[in-house]
Order: sequence, then C-alpha cells, then structure tokens
Amino acid sequence: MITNKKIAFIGAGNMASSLITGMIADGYPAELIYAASPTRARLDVLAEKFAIHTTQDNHAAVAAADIIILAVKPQLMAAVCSHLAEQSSNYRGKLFVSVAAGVTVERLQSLLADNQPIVRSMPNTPALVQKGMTGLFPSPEVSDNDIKTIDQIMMAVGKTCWVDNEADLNTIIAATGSSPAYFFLFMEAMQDSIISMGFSKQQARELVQQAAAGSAELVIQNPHIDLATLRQNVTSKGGTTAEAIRTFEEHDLRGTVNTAMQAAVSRAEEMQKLF
Ligand SMILES: NC(=O)C1=CN([C@@H]2O[C@H](COP(=O)(O)OP(=O)(O)OC[C@H]3O[C@@H](n4cnc5c(N)ncnc54)[C@H](O)[C@@H]3O)[C@@H](O)[C@H]2O)C=CC1
Ligand SMILES: O=C(O)[C@@H]1CCC=N1
Repeated sequence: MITNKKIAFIGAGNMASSLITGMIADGYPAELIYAASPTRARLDVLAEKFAIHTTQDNHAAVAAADIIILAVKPQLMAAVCSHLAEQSSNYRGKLFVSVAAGVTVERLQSLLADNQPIVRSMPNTPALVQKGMTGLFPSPEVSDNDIKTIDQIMMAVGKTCWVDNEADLNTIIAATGSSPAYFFLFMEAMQDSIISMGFSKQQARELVQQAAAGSAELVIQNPHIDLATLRQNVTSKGGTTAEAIRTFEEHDLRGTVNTAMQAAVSRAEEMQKLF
C-alpha cells in the first residue's frame, strides 16, 4: 500500500467516509488524509474518529494534496469544480479522481481544465469494511504510475475493475455502485416477512444477515461452481425451497432485476446530460 501520497476528499459524506474508513483500516496514515466539506458535522466525526485533517475550505484541501477525490453529489459537481478552477494553480500536475455517478471525464475536464488528468471511478459503500468493488476509467492524460497508485488505494478497500470504455462505468454503477441497496432491499423484505411470522426485528435480522453472509461466502469460496448449481444444491425436489423459488420465478424476479438494472444505467446516461 502506497503511504506517501496526500489525499484530499472534497465532500465528506457516505462515500468519502466509507473510503476513508476502509483506507485507515488498511493502514493508510491518517496524517496523509484531508477531508473538506462546507459543514463541520461530518468533518468532526471523521476528525474525532481517525485524526485526519479536516477543513471547510476546498482550496486548502486541494493545495495540501497530491490526489484529489471529488466525492460530492453529481448535481453539485459543476459548482464545486468551477470554484476549484478559480485557483487552478493549486492543482496543476495533480491527479483528480471522481466518484460521482453520471459525470463524464469530458465534463470534469471542461470544468477543471482541459487535459487535467482524471480517473473516473465508481466505488461502493462496502469499502467501509474493505469489501468494496470499484470500477475505474482513466483519462488519456493519466500516467501508468498514477493508474498503479489509484489501483493500490482502491484495492486497500476491496477490489478494482478497470474499463477501457467509459460507458462501461454505467454498467458498473448498476452492477456494484447501486447494488448494495438491492441486496439490502431483499434482506429488508425477508426481515419483514419473518417479523410477520412472529419473530422480533432483532431475531429476524440475525437470521437474514447470517444466511446472506453465509451464502455470499459460499459463492466466494466456490468460484468453479455456477450460481445456478449453488441454488439447485439448496432446492430439494418437491421441497420447501422449490416452492419459494417457483414463486419468485412466477413473479418474474429475473425480469424485474434486469429492468431495475437497466433503469439504473438509463438514469446514469440521463445524468450525464444533466450534470
Ligand atoms: N453512496 C453511495 O453508495 C455511492 C455514492 N457515489 C457517489 O459519491 C458521491 C457522493 O455521494 P454520497 O457520499 O452518497 O453523498 P453525501 O450526501 O453523503 O455526501 C456528499 C458530501 O458532499 C458535501 N458537500 C456538499 N457541498 C459541498 C461543497 N461545496 N464542497 C465540498 N463538499 C460539499 C456534503 O457536506 C456531504 O458531506 C456522489 O457523486 C455519488 O454519485 C458513488 C458510489 C456509491
Ligand atoms: O444512487 C446513486 O446515484 C449513487 C451512485 C451509486 C450509488 N449511489
């Protein structure tokens, strides 16, 4: 893990906090991490927990860092980048990484400066527990060394997937950026069902989370076994699982999942026009 690069997060919300927490858990020195946000609340939590540098001044964070991670909402990106560009001498020669959905490299470069080296990325919040998955796309100006550095940083909080085609990042948004929420929704629905059968909320959560963690671990530890086979291994002929699976299939769970993931991609494409 590279430990000599100073990293500034512009924005200190869910995604920045997840990355910072995961990086620190991996041993990244807190004194090399800066976080900037207009309000103190999130900054204070991070400063107290990890003793990173915090500031309400985006320019100061950029000036202090080698790598700047843009972690504000997509709709704020134009305002934040235009403000940073007022002091572009602060970041000449430095590397930007955007985590925003639906903001293209071309758009970011037009806001910051043409030819500004930028890596566009799509991480996810499991980075918080170092189980993240980050999709990455470099602008042509990004050096091989910088690619290695960003890969090491993101590998500290999970796994990475570099794409050659920027449009593929929108698929990664649907596949891994947004998908923790799909799994949480499925788990919520199961929890609600278990509660309706008489268990407490806590018991229901314990049952659901252990089954989810165990299933994910089975998938991870058996890369040579198809997901369909793992499913079939649970599904006894004429048994209980078969009835549940038949019900899901009858209600077109696969079609619903596909439509939902296409909707995420379409929204990312739409956002690229808006922001
Ligand atoms: N939450 C998630 O699961 C994921 C989010 N992302 C991307 O991460 C970005 C941030 O999302 P979240 O962290 O979820 O949002 P959030 O709302 O939790 O955090 C945004 C942060 O930006 C700060 N902020 C607002 N105005 C600012 C300004 N002018 N200068 C500096 N900071 C400012 C806010 O104080 C807040 O801390 C978005 O672009 C999103 O597309 C990407 C992957 C996953
Ligand atoms: O919902 C969003 O737009 C962001 C990007 C992926 C996860 N959260």
